[in-house]
Amino acid sequence: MKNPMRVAVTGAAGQISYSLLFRIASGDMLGKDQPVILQLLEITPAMDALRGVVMELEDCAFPLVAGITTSDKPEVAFDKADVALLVGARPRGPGMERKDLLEANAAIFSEQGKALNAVASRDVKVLVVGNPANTNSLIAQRNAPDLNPRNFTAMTRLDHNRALAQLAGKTGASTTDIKKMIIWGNHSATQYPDISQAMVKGDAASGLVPRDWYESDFIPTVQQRGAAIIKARGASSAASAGSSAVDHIRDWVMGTPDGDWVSMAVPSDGSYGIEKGLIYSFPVTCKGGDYSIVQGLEVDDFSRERMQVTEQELREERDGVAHLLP
Ligand SMILES: NC(=O)C1=CN([C@@H]2O[C@H](COP(=O)(O)OP(=O)(O)OC[C@H]3O[C@@H](n4cnc5c(N)ncnc54)[C@H](O)[C@@H]3O)[C@@H](O)[C@H]2O)C=CC1
Ligand SMILES: O=C([O-])CC(=O)C(=O)O
Repeated sequence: MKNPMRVAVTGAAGQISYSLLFRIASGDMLGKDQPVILQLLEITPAMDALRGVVMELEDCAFPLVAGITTSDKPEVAFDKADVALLVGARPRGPGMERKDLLEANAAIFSEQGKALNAVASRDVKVLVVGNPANTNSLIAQRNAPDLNPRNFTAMTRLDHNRALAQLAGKTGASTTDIKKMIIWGNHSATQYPDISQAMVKGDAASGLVPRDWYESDFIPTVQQRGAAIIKARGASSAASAGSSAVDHIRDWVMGTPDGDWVSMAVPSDGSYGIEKGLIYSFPVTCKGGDYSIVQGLEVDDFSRERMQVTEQELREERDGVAHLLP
């Protein structure tokens, strides 16, 4: 039996966690042979609700759950954490952009970055889900100077999966037939879902769909999918977000398949001319618990322009929270 891994989850009594925790506990994220200790963080007024979630986790009798702790203190929840899923933050409502949440949510991530710095495993893998995810991840990273900055990431896997689903629907393929999808940039309406490298059953996707559909339907649909779900459901996407968080961590820890890649928002190393340090979504491959940005892709003028628009938005978000970036 493997030693248990410690998985910290914030916002553990919220919507996303209500799906995510059960997927982690069943082994979907770290493997069916990997025991987990769940270390759950909530704000004080939500501790009762969290107690209810823990009762349900217990009632599932998941064989892989080696322990569950709850706390309203980040230094307790992050203690020796191997994986930290930072989900807890206010969601947006109708008519809001995700960056409208920056003021409400940014302080959470500076506090949690400091706590991770103090008590988490030195190899902790951090995924920020709470919006605006990229900039919140930057805030946490900059407040954790003793941790490897590369270990701070943000979630664009939901956008990646949404793009796979749209292209699969249009081409009559299944999502597993599609390789090499890319989401560039911010998890926001400026993100650039790019099919220029994508293959459907071995054929270039760009040759299978009309250019007009790609530019006027596919790109805006993926960019606006979060808002469409809020409009339809009256609440932001939760189960699909939880599922994509499982995908993000699973692939980071266990690796991506040969011949394919995934999208992760990671600290830019200057690849593709994107300003170093911004938490920007790139195509990445994962191996041995580490990720690498895919190099050498050709970028045409159409793509370059869109990659720069979303980069500029991330710069503006960063500059707006300069007071939280030591
Ligand atoms: N990156 C992505 O693709 C996606 C991100 N999101 C974002 O995820 C976040 C959470 O969404 P939901 O679960 O639907 O919201 P929710 O409101 O149902 O749950 C959030 C939970 O976080 C808790 N919380 C607030 N401040 C906290 C703190 N300082 N420490 C610990 N817990 C705290 C709240 O008490 C609440 O239980 C939102 O910001 C949402 O916009 C949602 C979907 C996709
Ligand atoms: O749209 C929202 O506010 C929630 C979210 O991030 C998404 O569904 O992609």
